[in-house]
Amino acid sequence: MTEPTVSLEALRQRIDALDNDILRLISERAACAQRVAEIKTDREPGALFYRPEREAQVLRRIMELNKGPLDSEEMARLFREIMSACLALEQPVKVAYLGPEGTFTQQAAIKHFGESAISLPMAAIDEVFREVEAGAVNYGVVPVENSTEGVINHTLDSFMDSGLRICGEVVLRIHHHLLVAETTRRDKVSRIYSHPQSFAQCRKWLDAHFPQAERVPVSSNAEAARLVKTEWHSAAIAGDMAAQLYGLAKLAEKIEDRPDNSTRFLIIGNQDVPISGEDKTSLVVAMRNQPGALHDLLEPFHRHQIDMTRLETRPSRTGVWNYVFFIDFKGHREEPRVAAMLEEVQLRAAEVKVLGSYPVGVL
Ligand SMILES: C=C(O[C@@H]1C=C(C(=O)O)C=C[C@H]1O)C(=O)O
Repeated sequence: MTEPTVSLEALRQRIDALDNDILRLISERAACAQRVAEIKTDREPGALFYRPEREAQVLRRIMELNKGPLDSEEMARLFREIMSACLALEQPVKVAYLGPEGTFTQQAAIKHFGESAISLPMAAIDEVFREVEAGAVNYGVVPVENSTEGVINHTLDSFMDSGLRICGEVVLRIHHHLLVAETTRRDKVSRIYSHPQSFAQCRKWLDAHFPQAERVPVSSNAEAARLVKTEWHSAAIAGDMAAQLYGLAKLAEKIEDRPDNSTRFLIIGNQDVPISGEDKTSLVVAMRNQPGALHDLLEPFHRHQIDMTRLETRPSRTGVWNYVFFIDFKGHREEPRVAAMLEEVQLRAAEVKVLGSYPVGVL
């Protein structure tokens, strides 16, 4: 009986000693980050300290080096928070996101920038763009596509009128839950609130389990959660953040029809991000309405062996050009192969706007 007690004691002493080391090392790291910030300010007063490409490299390196027992994503999340805290020491990043509080977009903002960033909810996607354009915040976070429901047109359209650049991307696994106020019974639920996208992502589950309940679309799933807080016959479809924020109970967990349901968010800002080593580029291209236009546009991608990850068509809003294409591909605009391809596309298209080259989402 005494053996395990002794070794437990010894292990706790070892953990205390390790914590001392971790504490000292994190403090040393923070002091280094402070020095980096001083050098940046000396070089350029008012410089932005946040470097998306450097942060992506730090996280990728940690994931490569990690040997367990913690899995690499978990380890990267810990380092994400250390970097976030180091950066906040000098200049907390201010981020506007599509609100209200408790939305998946807020969750994406925290996943990307860490808990030490200051995040501010906006009522609409164009407001997020406007806040960044006005310089009231450093970055914005907006959803751009969902694996089940497809593209979020409003975000694409906002880019057409904006001079902002894409500085990063973050992909979030979306888990929806059926949430109710503490006292609500399952058999009393006659109405379900959610955002139309979330209804679409849970359609089959709802048809099977709540075919009779009225489905009421609202502006966000956080708003849905807020509404059911005081309604004993209603439920909301929303995520963990909204459940926590409003203290709701889960009647059913992970009710999304597809287990791999995920949403991609873009980080928008004013920065041209240098090469990180694993990057993506986004473009808007306007083509004249003539036979073979799409083929002409795609041919240089094929010839330079550039991996296109997304192609969306939107009606042009200016009326001058008939088609507008949104294209994502792997590579950075400063890589020679990509630069050569872009030059050719520029010759063939009526207009090309590079929305940004940015690190592929790490977490
Ligand atoms: C320390 C730096 O500045 C910031 C903080 C970082 C960090 O804590 O590792 C990384 C990139 C920047 O966002 C840097 O540029 O190296």
